[in-house]
Amino acid sequence: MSTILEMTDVSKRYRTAGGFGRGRKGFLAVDGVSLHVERGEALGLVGESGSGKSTLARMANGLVVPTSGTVRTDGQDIARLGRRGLRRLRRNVAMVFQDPLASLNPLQTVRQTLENVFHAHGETTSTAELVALLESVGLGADYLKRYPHEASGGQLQRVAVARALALKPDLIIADEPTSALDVSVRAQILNLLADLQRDQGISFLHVSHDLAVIRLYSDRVAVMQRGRIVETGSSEEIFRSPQHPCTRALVEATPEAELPA
Ligand SMILES: Nc1ncnc2c1ncn2[C@@H]1O[C@H](COP(=O)(O)OP(=O)(O)OP(=O)(O)O)[C@@H](O)[C@H]1O
Repeated sequence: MSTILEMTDVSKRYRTAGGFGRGRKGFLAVDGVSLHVERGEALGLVGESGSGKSTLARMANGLVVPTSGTVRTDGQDIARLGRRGLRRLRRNVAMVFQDPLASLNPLQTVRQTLENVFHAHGETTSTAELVALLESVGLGADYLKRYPHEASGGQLQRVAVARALALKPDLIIADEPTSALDVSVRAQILNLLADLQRDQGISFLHVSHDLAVIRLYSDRVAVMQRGRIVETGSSEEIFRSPQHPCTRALVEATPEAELPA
């Protein structure tokens, strides 16, 4: 296996003034974190609200610039990438966000949304390719002409996943991809992501505050608390013998029915 994402001693200090815990030096949202994701692996990042998960995930694809530390994708330091390198990064590392309605342009049809991804990278596409893309996320060709308000939350999240898949990324960063969805469709989206990992060999960094979701879906789990990773292990280990009090609290907060037998 080769390493697709490697973050070494990465920190992020937000320079905002005022507010609890925010002194003149700003607020340290991520504090010296190191993690790696191997090719074909799904790493789950779990932790309470405000622990720095989204900040860390956004540093992994250059949306947030670290205050210190190094982020490498496929062995390349993203701080040293030129314009072409950054383009390649955007192709290789795609994101799926929490709220599909907010992440899709309400004035564009699904066809336009998908075509834009290709055009942004100087590529053309065909209807057959777009239909195949939709089919890979379980949607029919008729969705091409729909606007976001003409689809359900689960269907829109499938469109967002199709958009992420368009350029055949090596890594998808999914930041709470199911928390805005009805419970009934959450499992469908998680199964879709698991299928993509298995069938297409895509790596995932999957962020969630919900350990039950992470467990269903990740090979390894990293637990964050107050900007630091306090425990890592296989999903199995984390559930069977959580070591850190924060991990134990997360396991205890997981409903019995969702724990492994
Ligand atoms: N742009 C920003 N400017 C200032 N502070 C920020 C910014 N973004 C996040 N923060 C703060 O950094 C901390 C970590 O936020 P982050 O969103 O990374 O955590 P999280 O674990 O993803 O939380 P949640 O699960 O609630 O989304 C929080 O205290 C948050 O208020």
